[in-house]
Amino acid sequence: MSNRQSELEKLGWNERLAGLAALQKQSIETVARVAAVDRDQLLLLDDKGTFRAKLSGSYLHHHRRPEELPCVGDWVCVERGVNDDFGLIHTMLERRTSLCRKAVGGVNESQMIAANMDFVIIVQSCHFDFNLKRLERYLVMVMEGGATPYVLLTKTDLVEPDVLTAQLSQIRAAGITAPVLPLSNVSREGIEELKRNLLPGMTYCFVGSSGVGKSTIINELIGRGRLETQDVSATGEGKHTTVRRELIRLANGALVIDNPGMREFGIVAAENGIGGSFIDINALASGCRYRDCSHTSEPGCAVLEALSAGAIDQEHFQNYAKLTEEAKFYQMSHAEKRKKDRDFGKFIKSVKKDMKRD
Ligand SMILES: Nc1nc2c(ncn2[C@@H]2O[C@H](COP(=O)(O)OP(=O)(O)OP(=O)(O)O)[C@@H](O)[C@H]2O)c(=O)[nH]1
Ligand SMILES: [Zn+2]
Repeated sequence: MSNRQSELEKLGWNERLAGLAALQKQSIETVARVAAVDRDQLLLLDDKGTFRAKLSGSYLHHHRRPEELPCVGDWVCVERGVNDDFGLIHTMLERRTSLCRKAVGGVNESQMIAANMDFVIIVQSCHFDFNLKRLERYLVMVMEGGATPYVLLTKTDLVEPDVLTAQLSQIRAAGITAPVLPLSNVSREGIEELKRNLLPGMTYCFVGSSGVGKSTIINELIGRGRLETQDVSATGEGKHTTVRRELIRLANGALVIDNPGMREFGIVAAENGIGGSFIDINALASGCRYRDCSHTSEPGCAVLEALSAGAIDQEHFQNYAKLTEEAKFYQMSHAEKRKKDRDFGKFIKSVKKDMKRD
């Protein structure tokens, strides 16, 4: 095994990616992982460290949808000039997993947040922030993107033990089977267990509301004072802007994606992801008379029967119904969404005309 290969494996490189690169006729010499993105500038990471790159004109020409652009965690094939400071990205290797959100301000477009993570660590504080519905939404989003969810309930030092116990039983009662770890940065409950659970070569992405303690946890994992989060600063006459690295390798070899832009995190749900956190409802659904039962009014619907018998929780079911609706919307093609917008535009125009006539 070449030295470069073993070094890349420490960044998450594997046989699947090697196969994809080979299919594109790209040598291992060209591959690198995206450590951060800052507008049109990408910070890449390979066995020799970080370097800057841009997308080639041809790549931009052929990939116009936002989700086709590389994000932190992606693997790309890049051409590096001899003394040229920017690498040129020609190819992005297909993602195994991803995490996306609604674009800020955009209605239909989704935006990639991170790619190729093995686990997404959903962080909620058990003090004020705890919200079962939001947790379910995060779980749906994570599973839709193909990664494995892991839940942290932080700030356990601020609540009485019975509050935490009640939250944990609410989580289980909702059919959520993901691991849940109570943690406190103050009492240090759960910190060592979290560290033990982070495996070398695996990529972890942290998500959660602002203020729940993500940065504190990540700083703890990095170990304060280490240089790993150091910015790659400007060189020469300030030709480059500073790009803060978001993909960090911990001392134990685990890779962590720390996302600064999580504040406007929207939830993009899709049907595939629903299975995981609504196992109970899905299991019942297999007993419905019709295979495509929508569990709204059909005869022989096992889900509605369970609901009226009180075997499933009303609120849990409503959550399921809402997410299924959202999933349908996000699965509509772009054209369908455009048509919907156009029809709405026409409708507005006709209403205006009618108003003038009166
Ligand atoms: N009591 C208590 N406070 C905590 C704990 N963890 C973090 N905090 C405090 O909560 C505040 C927010 O913590 P951060 O780590 O900045 O939270 P964050 O999730 O990174 O927030 P953003 O950076 O805004 O996304 C800080 O004042 C921390 O000191 C904890 O376990 N217990
Ligand atoms: Zn049904």
